[in-house]
Amino acid sequence: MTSQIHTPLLKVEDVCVTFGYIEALKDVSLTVNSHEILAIVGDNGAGKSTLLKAISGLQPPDTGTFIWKDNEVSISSVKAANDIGISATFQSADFCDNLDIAANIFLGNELHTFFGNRDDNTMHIKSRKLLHKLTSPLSTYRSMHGLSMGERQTVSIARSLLTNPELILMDEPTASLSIIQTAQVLSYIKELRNHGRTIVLVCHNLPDIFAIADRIAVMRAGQITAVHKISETSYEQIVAEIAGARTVNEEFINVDTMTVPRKIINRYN
Ligand SMILES: Nc1ncnc2c1ncn2[C@@H]1O[C@H](COP(=O)(O)OP(=O)(O)OP(=O)(O)O)[C@@H](O)[C@H]1O
Repeated sequence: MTSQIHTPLLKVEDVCVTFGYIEALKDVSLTVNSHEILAIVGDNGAGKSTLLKAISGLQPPDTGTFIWKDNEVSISSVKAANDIGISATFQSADFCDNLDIAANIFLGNELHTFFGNRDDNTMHIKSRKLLHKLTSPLSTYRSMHGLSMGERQTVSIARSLLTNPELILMDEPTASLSIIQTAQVLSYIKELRNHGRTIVLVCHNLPDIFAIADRIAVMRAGQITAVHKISETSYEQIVAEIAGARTVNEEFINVDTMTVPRKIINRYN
């Protein structure tokens, strides 16, 4: 990490997204700093995915402003986001299982030769370079069919690098992965940050977040309710804030190794 970590890369200001009568995002403001891993946490339905979609151009906000490197920008589509330098990977990444990894990395962005044929050779070379950036040993000739969840996630991350983004948004990058696969994907994410990228990730797994993130933003009912440096907070504080406890000391109970506010336990009893 460098001193650049404190330079704002993207400022999200007063962003609102509604779906009919549902206010998914209510005046959300958040600063993303260069070269950081910023984790967004919150209970189901808190608005995390909608926030990522708004920044990625998938769900342009009803109102609000985006400031990219001190300039106001419009993120009205995925292409507009890509052109600025923002790319995203979502949990439900679409792949064609009958094609190989290189074809899937370039899906929708296929390269062509001077004569108009699909340029498989260059696509393989470039795909290999992208996977190499992640230190992944995957062969670009392997079919997507049969890849493990972790390998698919790796391809998804590689695909997000295609536009050479400065900011990469990741929705649940370690969901459904084994312990080993999770460790691998977390190490890829750190690798990206160490090479100057900025990562915003939505994740439910606090140990994963505490292992790699620099800061953590807590969402609740469509709003950002707290932002902390990881070094200045704790699991207990974050769990309490996700649950909406007023203080960290508000009635806790230990469930195995996890500390959970009693009112959450009561909800399920
Ligand atoms: N396309 C949509 N149409 C209608 N409502 C939506 C849509 N997308 C999201 N919502 C609603 O907006 C709110 C925020 O949803 P969002 O998916 O952003 O939450 P989340 O924090 O990512 O939740 P989870 O952790 O369960 O994925 C929820 O009430 C959700 O039902």
